Amino acid sequence: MTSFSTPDPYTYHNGFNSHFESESIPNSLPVACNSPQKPPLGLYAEKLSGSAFTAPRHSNKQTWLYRILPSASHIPFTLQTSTRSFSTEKLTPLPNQLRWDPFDINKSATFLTGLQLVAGAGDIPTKNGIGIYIYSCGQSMPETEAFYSADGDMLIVPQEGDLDVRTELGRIYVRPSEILVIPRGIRYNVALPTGQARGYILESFTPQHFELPELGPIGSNGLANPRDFQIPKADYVDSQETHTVITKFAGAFYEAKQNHSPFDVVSWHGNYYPFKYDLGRFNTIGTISYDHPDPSIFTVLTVPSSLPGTAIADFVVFPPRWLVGENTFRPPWYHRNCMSEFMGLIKGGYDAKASGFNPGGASLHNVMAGHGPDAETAEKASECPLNPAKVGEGSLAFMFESVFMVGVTDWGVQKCGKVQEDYNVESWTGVKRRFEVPKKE
Ligand SMILES: O=C(O)Cc1cc(O)ccc1O
Ligand SMILES: [Fe+2]
Repeated sequence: MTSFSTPDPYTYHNGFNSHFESESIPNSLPVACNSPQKPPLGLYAEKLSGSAFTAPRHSNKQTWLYRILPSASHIPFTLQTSTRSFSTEKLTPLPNQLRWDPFDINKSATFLTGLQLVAGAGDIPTKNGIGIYIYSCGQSMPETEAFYSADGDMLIVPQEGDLDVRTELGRIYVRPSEILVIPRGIRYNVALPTGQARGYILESFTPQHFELPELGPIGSNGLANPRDFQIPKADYVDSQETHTVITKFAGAFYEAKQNHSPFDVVSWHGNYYPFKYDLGRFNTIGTISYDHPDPSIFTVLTVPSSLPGTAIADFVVFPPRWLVGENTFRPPWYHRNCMSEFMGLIKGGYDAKASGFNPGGASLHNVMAGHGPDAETAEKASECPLNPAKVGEGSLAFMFESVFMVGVTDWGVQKCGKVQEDYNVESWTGVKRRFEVPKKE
């Protein structure tokens, strides 16, 4: 478990994918029916579907909300005047390895106004693809503002600063080393209790959601365990002030006014909800004999595609761990992957890179881009004694790995001003030749 410097002020329900009942006022949930003629306390029943009505039971997701007014009670949405658009139409897929210095923190922005699309793939209206974002901000969102993405489920990875998140289903507090998943459609507001904040977001545009990976021969425990996922408890706001609901809809931003709080859900029951997870609880598994295993052993959550074993996106972490492999080149091998690999660093360093990959920065190794340890790391790892060694102490790197060829935005290549022009040259052109043809007798 991570030891955090700020305490979490909230309590949670525990258990990935479980059905929960949550009441902020006792007896505010109807018993044995979802939509009675008169729900308790004069509330309105509203169903929030996270899957098609007819999805198989194991993947069917929905939550019944009991709220002061239905979400439909608002003035129509209008396109926001800012020209910001996060559609995937203008992305440029690049074959070169890319690396970014830590992204600047936009202190005058909120979580929402400071959001930037770096890379992505696919097509939002047909629900196919991913978006990769950086958020950076120094201001809390106004209390009367709520955001939801109609485009997909967002996995938020804080790198700096805590986020105090009010969601329709209750409040969640997340700190660097924890992650937060907000499924499609759920409204939320982000306050910054510790000041400026920065982090990464992976959005999946698919109808599939983030799931725990199969454990196969690992057995019934290991990696991220279901009980460690924390779900907010119902907590409502009763206000008749004017509120603004902002949506990202097919990459464009729209807003609508309403005279009630979007957070007026008094109670709920179901299995479609936001959740958080402390990455320090990850049960890391590795070799105890030889060779470097595939990084799939570090998968926290996966969004499966319809092709078995092939992810729309995996969220993978590289926690502190013991390396004991005998006769083994211990860092990641040199490789080319049919999947794309976007990496970020929450803290510390990463064992495949001696320098240049820093907290708050990122790298992208696209489909079939050759990569692996930089020259210095490779040299050391080929020569060092193979005693048991702890790597990654105080560090936390992660990867969004995707079946998609990922394109980069103008902001990602140009405007952010953080691309390291000589990443490739500095990392790998110094890798030494070692080849020796055997001498003829
Ligand atoms: O490229 C990377 O650094 C990520 C990675 C790590 C690892 O241990 C094996 C394969 C892999 O792509
Ligand atoms: Fe890799």
